[in-house]
Amino acid sequence: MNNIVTEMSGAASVQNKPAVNKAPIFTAKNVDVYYGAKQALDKINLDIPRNKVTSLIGPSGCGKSTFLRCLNRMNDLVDICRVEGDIQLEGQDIYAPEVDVVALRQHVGMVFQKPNPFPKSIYDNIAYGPRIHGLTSSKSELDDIVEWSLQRAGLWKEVSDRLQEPGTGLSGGQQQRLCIARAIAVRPEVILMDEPCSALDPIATATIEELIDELREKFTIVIVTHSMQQAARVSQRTAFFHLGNLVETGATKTLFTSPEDERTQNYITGRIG
Ligand SMILES: Nc1ncnc2c1ncn2[C@@H]1O[C@H](COP(=O)(O)OP(=O)(O)OP(=O)(O)O)[C@@H](O)[C@H]1O
Repeated sequence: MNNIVTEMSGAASVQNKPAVNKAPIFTAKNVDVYYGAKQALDKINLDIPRNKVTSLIGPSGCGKSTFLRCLNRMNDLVDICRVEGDIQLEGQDIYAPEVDVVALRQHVGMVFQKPNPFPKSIYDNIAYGPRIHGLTSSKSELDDIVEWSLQRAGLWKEVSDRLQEPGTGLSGGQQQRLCIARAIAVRPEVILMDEPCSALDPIATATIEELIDELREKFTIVIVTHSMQQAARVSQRTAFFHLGNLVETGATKTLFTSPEDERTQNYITGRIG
């Protein structure tokens, strides 16, 4: 990986990725998170495998989003939030004081629950990140990134003839794909998705789920979802959280068919949550 301590070119990092690298992209060890005096996560140990989709599931308030937000230091934006323990991205401590958080968030992008396009044109929504990170040196390179990102997000055909129109004029599902295109435009290695389909109808949800499956060829995805069906459809690994604890993690199929812990069993059969 390019160094998150210094300036880097994300474009190279994806293209130069070795064909097979079995080491986890993220390792989290003994992660505790507090909001003021209240502890939200307790000694979380979780590896995130690369080029796979990992789902974080569990009842409301169990800490899924809190853990997700630890992975690109979004919790830094919450004054009362304190993160302890060790989280490494490609072997680098992302909480080390010398880490450039802007560079970290280029490597670890995020897609939110509600589509949140900038009040700008479709083109500028995508071009914004590459411009501020200095990833291109010419207009034609920027045009290529915009097209590549929209292609990968499965939106190009629908918007190629109206790139100068506002992103906010698209449908909800299209807006979410625009946000995914915006996230991948800066060539992150990891994309964090916090309930990306919860504001979408079933057809738009199915489109995003197909997209997630395609994206894992190039990116690692961590998704928080309330839907066990969605976790089963899109992810290869699943982690089950309960009351701030990571109860169980494993291959999605195994976790849903033969969970080891009674709390997981109760959750997947609808007895808790
Ligand atoms: N900004 C905040 N300030 C104070 N407490 C917070 C904050 N964000 C989350 N919490 C608390 O931390 C705990 C975990 O919340 P979190 O949002 O991570 O859970 P979650 O599993 O993602 O829930 P949900 O599925 O409802 O989104 C909850 O008790 C919540 O109230």
